[in-house]
Amino acid sequence: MERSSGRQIPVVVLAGFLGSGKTTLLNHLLHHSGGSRIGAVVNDFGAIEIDAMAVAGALGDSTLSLGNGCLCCAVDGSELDVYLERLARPSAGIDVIVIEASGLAEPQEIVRMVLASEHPDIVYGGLVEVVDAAEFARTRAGHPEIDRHLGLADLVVVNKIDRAADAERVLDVVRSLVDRAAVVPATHGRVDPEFLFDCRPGEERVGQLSFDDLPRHGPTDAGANADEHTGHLHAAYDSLSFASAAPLDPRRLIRFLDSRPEGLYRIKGYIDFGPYDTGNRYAVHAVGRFLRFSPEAWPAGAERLTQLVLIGTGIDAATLRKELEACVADAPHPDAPHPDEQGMWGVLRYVQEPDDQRG
Ligand SMILES: Nc1nc2c(ncn2[C@@H]2O[C@H](COP(=O)(O)OP(=O)(O)OP(=O)(O)O)[C@@H](O)[C@H]2O)c(=O)[nH]1
Repeated sequence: MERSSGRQIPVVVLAGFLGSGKTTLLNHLLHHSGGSRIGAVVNDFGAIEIDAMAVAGALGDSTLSLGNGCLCCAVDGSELDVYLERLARPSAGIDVIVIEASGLAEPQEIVRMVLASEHPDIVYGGLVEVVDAAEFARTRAGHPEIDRHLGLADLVVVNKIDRAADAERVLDVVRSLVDRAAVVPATHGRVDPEFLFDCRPGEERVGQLSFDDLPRHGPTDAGANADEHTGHLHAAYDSLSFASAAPLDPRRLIRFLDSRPEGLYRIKGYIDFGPYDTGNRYAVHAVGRFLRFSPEAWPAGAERLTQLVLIGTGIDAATLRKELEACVADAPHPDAPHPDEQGMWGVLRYVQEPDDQRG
């Protein structure tokens, strides 16, 4: 058992449905931490760790990735404990830890794991739920569990206010669902970090969840059966990871994306369009029917790869994989002319002005 260094490091759990803006919010915090050093644990649902790649400083030692599957499905919290221990080492100099849960995680399971941590310097720092204001009604209709998640939160960030047709109504509904949480509207996850770092228990914060308050949901007891996860959000979802060393053809990819099946709710990753843009990779995000590409310079030394994670319900992974394979560009003929400019037009329709993205 670790000896206490006498410091208290709050661990904040950042949860919210697929694509609601958790990674965007985490990046905002990392850039606006006001001198606090934030350690991040990122839990990806898919086998390729797209979120970890998207988090600023992912290559540093203060961001750890717990990939491939919901953390809430771990039978006990020992894996998480190892990560928390690494971040809580005095030499890491970390003041606060944020765990970004996968978009399909059961937040109370992760809260429970943090509360169960035996590390003497770790204290539970609260549950932050991110809501996509533009998709809220649809998400709730499909996933009534969301109401329960909001009821457990200490802070709800109602994000994507810029895209919500009826933001006030969404805020009212969220307020009616929370128990004790503060409800904060936001765009691109821009919230005052103080909101999060203040969510600390152990300082008589009224209403903070305690271990006993948490409804039992799923197996965290040793020996429990994995089938008990059927009530979890992710039970109905499948994910597919796709990687290609050969560049994708932009026209083929747009055709694929424009005809993507209804159940394919979330796509995220990075695309290499090879000769169509040799300087940039294209981050892609689809959330519901929303689609966005963001060109960004290839990081120095990065392998030129396309890496995608697709998450959906009722999707046919084998067919989607074949369709993606068909998006790979044909090997160029040595005498082939330079790629035509128009090839990228379909992609550029979905590129947002950088001004709108600034966090
Ligand atoms: N218009 C708009 N887009 C946003 C906002 N916040 C995030 N986005 C975009 O929404 C998409 C998903 O954001 P992420 O931060 O990756 O969402 P996430 O919750 O981490 O996604 P998962 O890990 O897949 O659950 C990205 O394209 C973001 O740029 C916002 O306030 N407004």
